Amino acid sequence: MSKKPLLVMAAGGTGGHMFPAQALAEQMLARGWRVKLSTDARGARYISGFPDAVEIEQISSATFARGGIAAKLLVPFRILGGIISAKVKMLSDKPTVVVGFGGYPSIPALSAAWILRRPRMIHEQNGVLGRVNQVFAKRVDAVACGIWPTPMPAGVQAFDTGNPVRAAVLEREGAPYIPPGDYPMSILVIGGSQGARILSDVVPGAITKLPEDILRNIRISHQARDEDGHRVAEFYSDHGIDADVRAFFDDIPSRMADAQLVISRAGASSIADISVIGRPSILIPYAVAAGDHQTANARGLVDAQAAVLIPESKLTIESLAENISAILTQDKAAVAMAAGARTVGRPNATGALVDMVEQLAQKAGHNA
Ligand SMILES: CC(=O)N[C@H]1[C@@H](OP(=O)(O)OP(=O)(O)OC[C@H]2O[C@@H](n3ccc(=O)[nH]c3=O)[C@H](O)[C@@H]2O)O[C@H](CO)[C@@H](O)[C@@H]1O
Repeated sequence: MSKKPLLVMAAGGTGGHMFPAQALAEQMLARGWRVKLSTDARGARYISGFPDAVEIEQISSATFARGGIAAKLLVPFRILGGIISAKVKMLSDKPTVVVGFGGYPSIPALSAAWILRRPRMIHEQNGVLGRVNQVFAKRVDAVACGIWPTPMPAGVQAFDTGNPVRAAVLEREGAPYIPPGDYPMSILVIGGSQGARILSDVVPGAITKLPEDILRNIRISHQARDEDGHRVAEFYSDHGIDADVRAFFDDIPSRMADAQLVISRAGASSIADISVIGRPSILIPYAVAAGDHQTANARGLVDAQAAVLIPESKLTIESLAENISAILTQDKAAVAMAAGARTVGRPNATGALVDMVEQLAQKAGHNA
């Protein structure tokens, strides 16, 4: 009996790196692969949705983005320690393929794979190559992109796979859209995997400015950061608005399918989910995201006239209320937006990524 091929995935930091890894794991297991995930403490918060068969390996976090000077000075040593321990593990595991999803937690596994010449690739979720992926783009066998085209360093050929979405999102692919009308309507408000303060500051006020006939029919699902949740819930309740406020919804796919409108940051997986399920959206890209990548991520939906983009600098209670009201009072236009979103959706992204992994394995002489 031949040994199962082994995929090692390296992802962590934010949900944005973890959800595409989860989607890939789901399908690689179904293809008979063993799957290991190397992640940090922040990534570990998102492993509950991963299939049980995925073997989890927690590595110590290392990032220059947070912490004091002392912590930052330690980062190179932590990374070096991580690379050495990844190399030791890789010498015995001999992974068939290693895939990095970007961010600092992908450095140890990708570096070890590079040193040991194991087949390796990266997946970039955003329309701008992240810092870690920039370093590895020339040191891997293949580069997959979630947004197309994403500018690459000279000499790097990339492949357009799209951004993988989880199985629970695929189950709602093309779920019928109920246009806005004189009946209960839902608005879903999401700020990426960690919530966004600006949405808690502006959305509730904008909702109260909606015309009375919309207001009496509206139900809000609002993801707010832990520290903002109480005031947001209290505001909605003081204004008699039916709202469910939580730090994280585990059932986003069904809430999104039920929504007449999604108000969201433009993180890669949020955009991918909105596109595959197909819902009208108002997008507020995170202004300080590296290389303004959230604006690049939003481009596809905006070009398909499926989304309205409001830059943070233009976001006011009034501008948001106007845009919400315009979408919820024009049912035909809302239906066209939902259909436009679907044209951008990439339900086969995970399959394309799986094919890349298996081609890499075959090229390296492993008959997966
Ligand atoms: C602030 C920041 O730097 N964000 C980055 C982070 O995204 P971030 O981690 O914020 O998240 P994404 O938007 O990529 O993905 C969020 C995922 O969480 C889901 N969700 C959200 C809220 C909730 O309550 N429940 C739930 O399940 C969404 O449906 C989506 O699938 O990594 C992404 C991929 O590199 C980048 O594009 C983002 O710019």
